Amino acid sequence: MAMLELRGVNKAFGGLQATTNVDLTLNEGEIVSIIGPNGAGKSTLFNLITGVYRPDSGDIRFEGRSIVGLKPNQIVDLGIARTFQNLRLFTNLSVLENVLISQHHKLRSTWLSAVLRTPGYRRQEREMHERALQKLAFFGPRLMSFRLHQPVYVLSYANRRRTEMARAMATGAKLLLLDEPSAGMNPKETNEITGIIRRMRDEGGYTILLVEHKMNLVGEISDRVVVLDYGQKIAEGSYKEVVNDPRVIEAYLGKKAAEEGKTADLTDELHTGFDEPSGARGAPEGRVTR
Ligand SMILES: Nc1ncnc2c1ncn2[C@@H]1O[C@H](COP(=O)(O)OP(=O)(O)OP(=O)(O)O)[C@@H](O)[C@H]1O
Repeated sequence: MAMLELRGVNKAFGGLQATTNVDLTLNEGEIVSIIGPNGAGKSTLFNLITGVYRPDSGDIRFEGRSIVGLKPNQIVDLGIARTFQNLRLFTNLSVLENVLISQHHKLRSTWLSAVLRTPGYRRQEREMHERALQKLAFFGPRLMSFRLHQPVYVLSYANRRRTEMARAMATGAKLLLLDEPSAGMNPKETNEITGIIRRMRDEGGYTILLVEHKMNLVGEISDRVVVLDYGQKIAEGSYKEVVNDPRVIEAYLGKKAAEEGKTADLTDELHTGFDEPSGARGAPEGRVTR
């Protein structure tokens, strides 16, 4: 049975069809990347899976059960956690506190047991603390050193991203949705985060769906790559298959490039295509529903 399954998922905003009939399957232990030019619907898909948006039609199943209509916190409870393109951390709290807070939904206590600090309450606190450190340890001294107790507002952008990933892991999730995990990272840091994502799967046992613009990261770790364009899935396969797919080349580089048979490895050019400002291409015919 697939861990996550999307069938015919549609979502429109006013007259704009943000996702059209999207099918997606994710098996346990896979790392799958979603790529596509700006405005292709990648973040919308994450928002649909995590219950921020409800699909207009279609079904989303997690471990065999439909999660359509569940609230985001209920979806976290089932085992799906995410990071955000624009980070959502409590900047006045420390790295450790941010990761501890993400486990609060699991705390089984009453107001009285918290005030009295009963043995049961303290045991749960200890377990949460251990789990937080275990997840933060994936990032090594970047977060585990003196940084553990630093408020998030003093951290670099890259360290904030790492903290968000540790926070998602600590929720107790089995499936992690990572939205541009390497954004704001230099090539050395990107290389490092690529290795960490692989370890999250291999050692942490997580299944991972990621949206990413850096093609070297996508090529390096993806078992499968799904390409969206104007809300539709236009290709799916290995990294090599999709970057050589004429529909993908056309989506990024235009019809001319596709006709010229530019089917070599497009890593650099694809990356350039991603740097277009959001919405730069305008809406194609057929996407606007009214
Ligand atoms: N809440 C919203 N209200 C109206 N339109 C939206 C909303 N969210 C997304 N859209 C539109 O839906 C389309 C898909 O947006 P989405 O953010 O999912 O794309 P994306 O692939 O994540 O883009 P990027 O790579 O720039 O982050 C865009 O045209 C966007 O403007």
